[in-house]
Amino acid sequence: MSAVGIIGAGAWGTALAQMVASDGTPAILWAREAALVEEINGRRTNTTYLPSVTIAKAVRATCDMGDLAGLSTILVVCPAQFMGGVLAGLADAPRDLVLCSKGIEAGTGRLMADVAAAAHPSAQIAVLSGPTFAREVAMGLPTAITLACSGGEEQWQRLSPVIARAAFRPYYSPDVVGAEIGGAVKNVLAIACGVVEGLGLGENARAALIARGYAEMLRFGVARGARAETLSGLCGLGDLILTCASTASRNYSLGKALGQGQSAAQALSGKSSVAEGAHTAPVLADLAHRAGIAMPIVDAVCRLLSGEAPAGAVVSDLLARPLKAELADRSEPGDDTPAHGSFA
Ligand SMILES: NC(=O)C1=CN([C@@H]2O[C@H](COP(=O)(O)OP(=O)(O)OC[C@H]3O[C@@H](n4cnc5c(N)ncnc54)[C@H](O)[C@@H]3O)[C@@H](O)[C@H]2O)C=CC1
Ligand SMILES: O=C(CO)COP(=O)(O)O
Repeated sequence: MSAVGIIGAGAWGTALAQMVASDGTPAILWAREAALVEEINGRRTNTTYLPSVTIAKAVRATCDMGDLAGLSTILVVCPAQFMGGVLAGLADAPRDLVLCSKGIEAGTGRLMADVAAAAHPSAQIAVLSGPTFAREVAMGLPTAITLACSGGEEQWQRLSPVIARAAFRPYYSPDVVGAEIGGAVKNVLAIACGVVEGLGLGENARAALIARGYAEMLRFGVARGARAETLSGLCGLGDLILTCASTASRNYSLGKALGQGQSAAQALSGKSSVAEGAHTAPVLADLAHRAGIAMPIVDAVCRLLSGEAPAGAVVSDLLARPLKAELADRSEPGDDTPAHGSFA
């Protein structure tokens, strides 16, 4: 069995290594923290990022990216803002780089596939994204996920056996942009849904936010070339449903703390884990404004994160917006994008 490389030993990288190793395939897990490498190889635990999981023997951790040289497939699982820097440390490009991070690069507005292609133009890019809490995957619970392949069906034929396991089921998509936008936008919307819980606004309000947030995801995604069907699948709506309803989501938990009156700095202080939505929200809002795409929920999350207004005021402003048609947002002030599909 050919070994698979995984870059990033946070919760998701560790869970993916565990998934890869679940049929005995060797998984080489690169971590930036030397102490974590020792812990994984010695005690078979990752108490910082994925506590209470016993890591399979077929997972070998390393601090040396040189150990990934010659591998055909590498999964990249560092936080989105570090993707460019981390990939610069990878000397040899593999045939397939599978991107598992969810976010948009601040400062440049690049999606992860663009970041990775710039770092390793010879690698073929795929995006693995969907409703996948790391702990459940590490426990071997049934999970389905989108595997979007820039190399189309040929890449899918090559990669799907490397990634599929009995309880881990990838579904093919040719739509890399759609898979990326679904994962990046849902993190921001999960913060908004957490705010609803933090403020005690009720289940109706949360359902409304999910549906209207999904309309924002569609508007932005379709304007950027994503297919609406991709966004209605695992990597869009599927992930939105998962992370907009559970404090197991770091983004949802951040939103809940904001709704309860904490500042973003307070809610994030001392945390070793990443809440990607906090980094994606400002760059996403900026991209949307420049393109004339209305994303009022994303804007509201930005105002909250920056401390511009307290949660109660942000929600009042959302509720005070002019009444409008549900099925087409062409009447949105500043939205001159064409309507795509009945919900857009
Ligand atoms: N945890 C989950 O359930 C899932 C996470 N993801 C995505 O996977 C990506 C990684 O998230 P997690 O594994 O959950 O991370 P985590 O929150 O468990 O751990 C933080 C990670 O950031 C790394 N890090 C911190 N500072 C760094 C630096 N300066 N340079 C490079 N790396 C640095 C740490 O080494 C660690 O790997 C994110 O984009 C997240 O959205 C996707 C699906 C599920
Ligand atoms: O992306 C995830 C599950 O699909 C994990 O969500 P959080 O990063 O909000 O914990």
